[in-house]
Amino acid sequence: MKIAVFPGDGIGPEVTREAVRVLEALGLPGLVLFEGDVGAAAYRKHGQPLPDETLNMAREADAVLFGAVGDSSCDGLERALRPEQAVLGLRAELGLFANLRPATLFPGLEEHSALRPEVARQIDLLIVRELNGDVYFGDKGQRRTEDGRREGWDIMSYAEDEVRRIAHTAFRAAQGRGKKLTSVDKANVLETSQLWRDVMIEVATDYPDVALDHLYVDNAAMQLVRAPGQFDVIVTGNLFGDILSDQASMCVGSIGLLPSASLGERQTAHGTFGLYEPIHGSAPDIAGQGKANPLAAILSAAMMLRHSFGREAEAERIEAAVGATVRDGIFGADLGGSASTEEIADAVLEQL
Ligand SMILES: NC(=O)C1=CN([C@@H]2O[C@H](COP(=O)(O)OP(=O)(O)OC[C@H]3O[C@@H](n4cnc5c(N)ncnc54)[C@H](O)[C@@H]3O)[C@@H](O)[C@H]2O)C=CC1
Ligand SMILES: CC(C)CC(=O)C(=O)O
Ligand SMILES: [Mg+2]
Repeated sequence: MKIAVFPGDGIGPEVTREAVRVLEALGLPGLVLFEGDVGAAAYRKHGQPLPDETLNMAREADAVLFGAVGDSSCDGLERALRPEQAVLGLRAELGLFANLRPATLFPGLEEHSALRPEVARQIDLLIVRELNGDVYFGDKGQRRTEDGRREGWDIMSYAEDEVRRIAHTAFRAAQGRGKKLTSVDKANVLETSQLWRDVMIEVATDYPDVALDHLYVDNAAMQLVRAPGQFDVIVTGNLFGDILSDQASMCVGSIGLLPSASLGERQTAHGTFGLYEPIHGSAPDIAGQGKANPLAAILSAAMMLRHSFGREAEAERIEAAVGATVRDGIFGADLGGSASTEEIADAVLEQL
C-alpha cells in the first residue's frame, strides 16, 4: 500500500498530518508513506508548483493523499507557475476525471448547519463532479479588443465522451445509493450544457432503475438550501460542481467536514488509483493557528481506504470515529468550539 502524501500550502500540512496519524494508527500491513512537494511550497524549492519528481511519485503510488495548495504571494505569477496548477495538473496528468464529494449530516451537527435543523437533518447526498474538462481546462487568456479595451476569455467545452464517462460514474453511484440522479447544467443558455443534458439522457437508457432529472444550476443552488433532502446523487461539470460542493459543505456545518475522492480508470494491485483531498483550500486566513478542522482530511483518508484499497471495514472505522467525535461535541472554531486541529484528531484517535 504505497501512499504519496502531498501536504502543500497553508493549512494543507496541518490537516494532512492528522490524516496520516489516523492512517498510521490503523496498523495496516505494508503501509508505505512518502512525501512530495506541491504548490507554493514546491515553487519556492523547485521553481515549479508540480515538479516532475512529484508527478512521478504520484504515478508510482497506489493513491495520493493531498492537502491543499494556494498562496496569495504567488497571485502575480504567470498562471502556469501558480500553486493551483499543482492540483489541476495532477488531476489532468493522472486522468482523474471523477470527483466524488459526499455531504452527509453527522448527528450532532444539526444546530451547526447554516440551515434550520429540520432541513439540515435531511442531507445525505453525493456530488459527482467532472474534473478533467470544462472552462477550467479550456484555452484562456487576456487580449486587447480592436478598440483597445482589455478582455479576458476562457473557453468552456465538453466533448461527448467526457460527458458520457462521468455520466456512467454517476449512474453507477446512484445505483449503489437511492437510485436518483440529478444532472445540473445551464442548458437554457449554454451549448456546452445542452450537449451535457443530451448525453445524460442518452446514457440514462442503460440505467432504467435510476430516476434522472435535470436542474439549471441557479435553481440547483437554491434547492440545495431550500430542500436538500430531495437530492441523492448530483452530477455536474467542473465549475458548477466546485461551487455547489462548497455550498453543500455549509449545509452540513463547515467546509472543514467535506472529503473528496478523485478517480480515473487506472487500476493498481489494490483497487482504483485515486487522489484524496478535503474540498477546501489552503485557508491562509487561519493557517498556522491550529484552527483548521482536520475532519475533511481524515474522512478523505477513509475514502482512500474504501476506493483505492478495498478496505471498507477500516474506512467505516474512521467514519464512525469521526461521527463519535462530532457527537461528543469536540469542535474547532469553524463549528463554534475551541478544540485545536490536533485535539480534534486526538479525539478521533481515541474513538478509533
Ligand atoms: N484543492 C485545493 O488545493 C484548493 C485550493 N484553493 C486555494 O486556496 C486558497 C484559499 O482559497 P479560499 O477561497 O480562501 O478557500 P478556502 O477553502 O481555503 O477557505 C475558505 C474559508 O473557509 C475556511 N476553511 C477552509 N478550510 C477550513 C478548515 N479545514 N477548517 C476551518 N475552516 C476552514 C477558511 O478559513 C476560509 O475562511 C487560494 O489560493 C485558492 O486558490 C481553494 C480551493 C481548493
Ligand atoms: C484550484 C481549484 C480549482 C480547486 C478547487 O477549488 C476545488 O477543486 O475545489
Ligand atoms: Mg473548490
